[in-house]
Amino acid sequence: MPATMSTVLVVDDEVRSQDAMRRTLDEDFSVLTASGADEARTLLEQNEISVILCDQRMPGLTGVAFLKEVRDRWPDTVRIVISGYTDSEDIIAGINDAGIYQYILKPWMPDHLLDTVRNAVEARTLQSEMNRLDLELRTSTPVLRRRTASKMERARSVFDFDRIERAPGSPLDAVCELAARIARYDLSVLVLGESGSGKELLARAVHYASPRAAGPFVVENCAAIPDTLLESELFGHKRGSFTGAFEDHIGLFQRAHGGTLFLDEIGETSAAFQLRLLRVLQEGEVRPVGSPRTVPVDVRVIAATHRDLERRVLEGHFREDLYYRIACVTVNVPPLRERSGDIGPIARRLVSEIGTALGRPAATLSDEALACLMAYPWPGNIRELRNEISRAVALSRDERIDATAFSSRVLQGQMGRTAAAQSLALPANGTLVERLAAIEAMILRETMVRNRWNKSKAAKELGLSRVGLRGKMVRFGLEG
Ligand SMILES: Nc1ncnc2c1ncn2[C@@H]1O[C@H](COP(=O)(O)OP(=O)(O)OP(=O)(O)O)[C@@H](O)[C@H]1O
Repeated sequence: MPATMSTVLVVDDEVRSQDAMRRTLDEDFSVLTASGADEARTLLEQNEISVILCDQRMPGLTGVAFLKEVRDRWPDTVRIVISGYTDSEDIIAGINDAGIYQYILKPWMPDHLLDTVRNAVEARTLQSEMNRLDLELRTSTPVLRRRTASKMERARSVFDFDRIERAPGSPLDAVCELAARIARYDLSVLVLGESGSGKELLARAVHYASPRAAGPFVVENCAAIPDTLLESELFGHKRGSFTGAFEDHIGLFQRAHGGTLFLDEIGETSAAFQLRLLRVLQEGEVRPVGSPRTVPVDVRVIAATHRDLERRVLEGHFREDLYYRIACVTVNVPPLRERSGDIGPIARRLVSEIGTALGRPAATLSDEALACLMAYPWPGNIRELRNEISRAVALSRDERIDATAFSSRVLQGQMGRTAAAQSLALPANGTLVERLAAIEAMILRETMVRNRWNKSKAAKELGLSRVGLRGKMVRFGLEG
């Protein structure tokens, strides 16, 4: 076996399935097997595992629940779940929450399994390649440096602002342009926006466009855990510093050293925590809970919140000095309902991404399905859109996804809004050209929805030729 072979861990309680997978994979990969979560944890601790293939049905724990744990403890391991269920809610949620790379349906085909694992290893290699290139860049000769820099650029483009799907003329263009401009300066960034609107995605793009791209990008949701745990999570703790602290724990600040720490829902933190965080940011060092010593850390902080943080400062709920520390630059991600022209391109990307993850043939959205998505206000933003599309892709038997695949909430919300003839919200920011483009996209969309996507009728109403209308629809992402 060549020393460079990537290691794949198969977790399945059936020995026959383990053997079948091993036979399929062991020419290309070094394969380890485990019969359950405990054995898998031990192997993950002892080996550098590139990909984990986990059966959904395991005694005492579902595959998705275990892969959520793997994501937290071994985030670099690419996670694939294998299951007999096509439409299990757990698996759909898993694709979103456990960051599952792909879902393989039983009975699996050896060629498909092998291709999936090869692609997964490639995705992982790309990330480490980027880290290696960055090191090379810092140490090589000018000629080599130029060659390496162009390879690095190609690798970086995988994570860049183009991953933030949007229609031409979208209000997000201005947001991404500002974020890209400030990415290379080591300034703190505060990202404001409703839940699910894409704040983390934007923060990631900033990280990968910055000189810290080769360093880690570490995420913490400050609202998800109680205060005391949050301190130990971020700053670390010494063994025995509190009940249950059985061993030393390295905090996320230290893990993010040389990279970026994304602190989501910063507006939910307590006054005591805010003070500790302020000290860390001022002094550039952390003191793990229960430790007499401080550790220097070099971390760029990107914070995010769905709250109006300036107002929280005025009301005395958020420290003013911390606010100025974390908000050198403030970026606003508008909610999806204020950029409904983006729904088409985002929905198409999600259909393709989720279809691939579910091992489905390429699917498209029918005109009615798209109209229905565009007429719904999306209070949960892109996260809600993603869940809706996961559900529709899983339920659709056809390669064409129709509106009937959507939940009654979306169908009813759409009918209510269409009946009320949809009031149009004027875009609140951007240049005159951008705002006029956004208004044009809204008028176009509203006319198409009202005319049930009949292009001839809509073109007539708008005084356009059919070709002219089509051109505008393509421009605004209303048609693929
Ligand atoms: N413009 C976009 N194009 C494609 N996918 C997107 C876009 N914006 C967001 N997403 C996807 O939508 C989901 C939610 O986005 P994200 O986690 O960045 O939102 P958020 O604002 O950080 O949410 P929260 O504050 O609730 O954590 C993610 O799966 C993300 O990849």
